[in-house]
Amino acid sequence: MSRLEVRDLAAGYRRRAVVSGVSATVDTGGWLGIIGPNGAGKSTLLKAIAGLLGHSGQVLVDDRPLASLPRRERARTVAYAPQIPQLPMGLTVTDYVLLGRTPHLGPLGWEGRSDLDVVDDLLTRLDLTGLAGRQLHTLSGGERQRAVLARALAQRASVLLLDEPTTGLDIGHAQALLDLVDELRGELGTTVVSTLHDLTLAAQYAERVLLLDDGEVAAEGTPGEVLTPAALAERYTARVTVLRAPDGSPVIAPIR
Ligand SMILES: Nc1ncnc2c1ncn2[C@@H]1O[C@H](COP(=O)(O)OP(=O)(O)OP(=O)(O)O)[C@@H](O)[C@H]1O
Repeated sequence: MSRLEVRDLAAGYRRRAVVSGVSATVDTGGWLGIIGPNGAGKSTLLKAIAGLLGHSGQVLVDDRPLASLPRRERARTVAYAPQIPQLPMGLTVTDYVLLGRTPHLGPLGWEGRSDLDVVDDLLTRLDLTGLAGRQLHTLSGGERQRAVLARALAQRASVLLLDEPTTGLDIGHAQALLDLVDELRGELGTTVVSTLHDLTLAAQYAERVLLLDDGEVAAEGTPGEVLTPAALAERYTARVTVLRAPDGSPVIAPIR
């Protein structure tokens, strides 16, 4: 079980409020996509949920305040992949992804066969096997992004917070990543909250979307309910038409 509940959350920087009055619930195995224009507060909201930014209001996992959990348990409960990660120097891809297993290691800190299997599986599924021995700083932008996501997924936390996970990924790698996250929901009941700029991908993978505008919830619902041309014109100042994919999900197409 890993039901995430955010109650009346407000957060910001140096007394400047950026997000306020945000409430949302994501059931176990659910996927909430946070969308909104640049500067709306999406990353700020995700950092606050992750417990990395001071905030008021509550973040509960299965009715327990996340902030009250001991550090190790918190790391097994929530994993966060930032939009702009700080990468440690001098690590190979394998060693970096293995860091994600830290909350699961025994008292001596040795990784076991199961930890190595989790890492191997992620390297394969994110097309990183051929790069496993490479130093992080030698990777391309998209390769580095996949390594960062692999580390977060290796944590096998019950709640996964992903900030723009497809940034820098080509369409094939973006789909492979989102498919993998979707499979983890099915296999492990992982609860997912992700920001996504690509509204079509958001509509295809997230069951519900929360549209943030100027730090407040402008709309919340299924992608079909929220992603209307009128709402996108109002909130993004964008000219778009909404088509339908074969599965009926909205395809957001820009028009000149
Ligand atoms: N560390 C910081 N210190 C001060 N202000 C910040 C900081 N980080 C973000 N902000 C400001 O907070 C507001 C929200 O930023 P945030 O990164 O949460 O937006 P976002 O919706 O994720 O934007 P984008 O789509 O451009 O990634 C912006 O006005 C931004 O300039």
